[in-house]
Amino acid sequence: MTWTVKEAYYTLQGEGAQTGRAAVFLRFAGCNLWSGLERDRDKAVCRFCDTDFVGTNGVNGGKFRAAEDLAAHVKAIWEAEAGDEGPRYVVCTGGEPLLQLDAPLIAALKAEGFEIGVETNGTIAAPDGLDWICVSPKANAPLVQTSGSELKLVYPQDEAEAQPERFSKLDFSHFFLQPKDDPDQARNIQAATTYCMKNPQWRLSLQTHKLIGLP
Ligand SMILES: C[S@@+](CC[C@H](N)C(=O)[O-])C[C@H]1O[C@@H](n2cnc3c(N)ncnc32)[C@H](O)[C@@H]1O
Ligand SMILES: Nc1nc2[nH]cc(C(=O)O)c2c(=O)[nH]1
Ligand code: SF4
Ligand SMILES: [Mg+2]
Repeated sequence: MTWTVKEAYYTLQGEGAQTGRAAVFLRFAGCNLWSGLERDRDKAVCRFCDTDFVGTNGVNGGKFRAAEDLAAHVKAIWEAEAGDEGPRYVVCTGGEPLLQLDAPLIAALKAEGFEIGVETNGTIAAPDGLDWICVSPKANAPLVQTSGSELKLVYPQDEAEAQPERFSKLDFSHFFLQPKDDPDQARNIQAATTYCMKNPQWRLSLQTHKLIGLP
């Protein structure tokens, strides 16, 4: 297995129940719901993506042929900013991280002392050994991973199958609506706010890193 990493950097988790927690974001290249090329966006399954996950040209990006090498890379990024302080936390994202995050890499990250979080679209079953699973379902994509720590739904999505009611009985500890960042963002925030106030099981997840200029 070769792991293809778009970028990796130290920041604060901006979304969901772990908002504000320091973490290394490990962004894998590639996704199963969009090529990542703008010319393909209109015909992709997932069309609202806010992320460039193509290639290896981001900060600390590259190809890694050994799990231990990638784990050492993540550890070096942590230690450059936080030294020996912990708890060490890595958030695996992308792109779709579950295309690449496997048992050897999980073991190697754990051996470096990391808690491991993942941000996934839920179309691929999560491997064992993860400490935090955030599932963000997408309309027109199969939902395979139906349990986890938090379900974070980008809102609104027009399709009937992507309404919050479809997910509210699933086996998650936290339920979030995250306003879609697009040209209608102000309206999307209002709609998500209204929904959460009418349906208190759901909480609002703002993308706080974008508010304060963090990556
Ligand atoms: C870029 S995705 C990568 C992880 C995975 N592919 C997924 O979709 O969950 C990270 C998070 O950003 C969310 N997201 C993507 N585009 C967004 C947008 N335009 N507005 C709000 N959230 C967005 C996703 O739903 C997901 O929760
Ligand atoms: N700070 C920060 N928090 C995030 N939470 C989820 C993100 C993602 O793109 O997966 C993200 C991100 O890109 N940056
Ligand atoms: S599934 Fe995630 S990474 Fe893939 S296109 Fe959608 S938001 Fe972006
Ligand atoms: Mg992001």
